[in-house]
Amino acid sequence: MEPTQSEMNILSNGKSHDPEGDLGMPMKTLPEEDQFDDNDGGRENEEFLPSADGEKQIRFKDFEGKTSFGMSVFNLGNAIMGSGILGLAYAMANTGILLFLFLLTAIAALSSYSIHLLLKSSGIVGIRAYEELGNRAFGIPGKMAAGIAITLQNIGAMSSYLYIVKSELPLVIQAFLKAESDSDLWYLNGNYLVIMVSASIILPLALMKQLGYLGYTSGFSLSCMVFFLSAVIYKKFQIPCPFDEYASNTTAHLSLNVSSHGHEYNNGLVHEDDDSHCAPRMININSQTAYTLPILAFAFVCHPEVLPIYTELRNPTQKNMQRVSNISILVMYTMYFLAALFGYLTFYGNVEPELLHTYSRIDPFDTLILCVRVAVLTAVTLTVPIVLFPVRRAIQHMVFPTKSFNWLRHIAIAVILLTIINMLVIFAPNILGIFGIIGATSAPCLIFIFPAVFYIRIVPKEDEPMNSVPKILGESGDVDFPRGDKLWTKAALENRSCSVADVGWYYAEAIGIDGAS
Ligand SMILES: NC(=O)C[C@H](N)C(=O)O
Repeated sequence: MEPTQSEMNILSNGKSHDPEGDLGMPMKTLPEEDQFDDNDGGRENEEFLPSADGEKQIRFKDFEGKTSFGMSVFNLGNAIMGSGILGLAYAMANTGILLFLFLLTAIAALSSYSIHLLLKSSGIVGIRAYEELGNRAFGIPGKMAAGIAITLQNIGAMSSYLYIVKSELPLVIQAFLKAESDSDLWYLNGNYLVIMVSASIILPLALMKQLGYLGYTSGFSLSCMVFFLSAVIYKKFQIPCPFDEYASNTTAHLSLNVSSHGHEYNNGLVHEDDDSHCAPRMININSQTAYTLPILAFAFVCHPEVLPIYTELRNPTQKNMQRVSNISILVMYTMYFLAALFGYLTFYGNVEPELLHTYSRIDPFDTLILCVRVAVLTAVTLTVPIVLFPVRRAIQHMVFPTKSFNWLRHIAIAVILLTIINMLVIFAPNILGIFGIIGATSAPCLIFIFPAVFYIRIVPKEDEPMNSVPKILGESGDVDFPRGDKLWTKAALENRSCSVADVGWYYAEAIGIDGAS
C-alpha cells in the first residue's frame, strides 16, 4: 500500500505544511518546539523516496540538495581539518608513535561510528539538525545541551583559527616586507589584520545561504593543508637533530643540543632531557600524555557539520553520507598521522604544542616555512565559514525555533558571531585557555556522548534491548522510507515519536501479514 500524497505531506515530526491538516480530519500537532526549520530556516517539508538503487533517500520539497559527492567530501574534510593538526606532533611526543597510532585509530573509528549513529538517528526520526535530535531524545534540555555544546565548541575552534591569523599574519607580512619587528605600522598589527580578514574574506563566505557553495573554498583550504604536510615531511630530512636554535646563532647561544641531564625550560614547557633525545619513542607516558585525548577529540570534531552537509547532498542517502564521512575521516586520519609523525621525527621531545612555532625557532625567516604559514593561515581562514554555519543554525533553533528563513536574521547572526569572536581574540586572548577546557568537554560530548545517548533514546529500550546486536551496530529501526512516510503518518496522528514497534507494524502491513493494522 503506497502512502497517499496527503500522507506524504506530513512532516516527519508530525507537522503538516497545511495547518489544518491534509487528511481532512482533525490532526494532533506536536508541541511547538518539535518544529524545525530547514536548512534555509524555512519550515521544512520532507519526503522519503527510494532512489534508483532502492536506497532510502530524503528529499525535501522546499529544498533539494545540489552539492556533489566530491564537494561534500571537501566540505566535511575542511570541517575536520583545522588548528587541531598543529597539536598532533606534540601529542605524539607525549605518547610515543605506537600509542599515538592506536589512539588516533581509535578516535577516528569512533568518530566514524558516531557519525553513523547520528545519521541513523536522523534517518529514524527524519530530522536534519543535531540540536533537533537532542530535542527528540530529551526535549528542550537535550536541544539546549546540543545547541550549547555546538556553540561553545565551534566558537572555540573559530577563535583558535582567528588567533592563528592574529599571531601569524603580522610575522608573515613582516618577513616578506623585511620590516623592523618593532615598527608600529598598521599592517603589522594583528588586531587590525584579524578584523580585516574577518570582514573581507570570512564574512562574505559566511553569508552564503548554503554550505554547498563553500565546496571550492574547502577544496582550496585542503590543498593548503596538503602543502603544509608536504613541507613538514620535507623539513624532516632537512633539519638535523639536534637542531640549533635561531636565537643561539644571534644572541646567548641557547642551543637545544642538550648534553647534560636534567630539565630544560623552553617557552614555559619543561622537557625531559635524556640520552635518546634524537631517537623516536614507541610508547611514552608523562604528565602531558593526558592532553592527547582532548587534542585528538578536538582534531576529529566535525559532527555539527555532518547533518547540514547531509541535507545538501545531491543524492542524500544514508549510505552516501556515510561514504562521504568515511572518506573524509580516512583522508584526514592519514594526513594527521603523517603530520604528527614527521613533525615528531623532526624535533622529537622538543616539539611545541603548536608545531609551526617550533620551525620558527630554527629560522623565522625561512621562505618555505613562511609559505607554509601562509598556507595554514589560508586554510584556517577558509574553515571559519564552515564552522560558523552550524552555530548559526543552533542559535536559530534555540532562539527562533518557529521562525522561517530571513536574510536579515541570517546576516545579523553571522555579523554578531564574528564580532564576538573578534573581540575574544583581540581583547581576551587568555580566554582561549578557558575555551581549551570547554573544547575538551564539548568535543567529547559532540563526538561520543550525544550521538550515543540520542541514538539510545530515539530507539527505545523496550523495542530494542540495549545489548541487542542491531542496537550496538546501529542497525536498529532500519526502515525503507516509503514505508517511513506511512509510519510517520501513524506516529503523527498518535502524537508521538516513531518507534521500532511502528516499523514492525508497518512492515507487517506492507507485506500483508493479517491483523497488522
Ligand atoms: N571543527 C572543529 O570543531 C575543530 C576541527 N576538527 C579542528 O581540528 O580544528
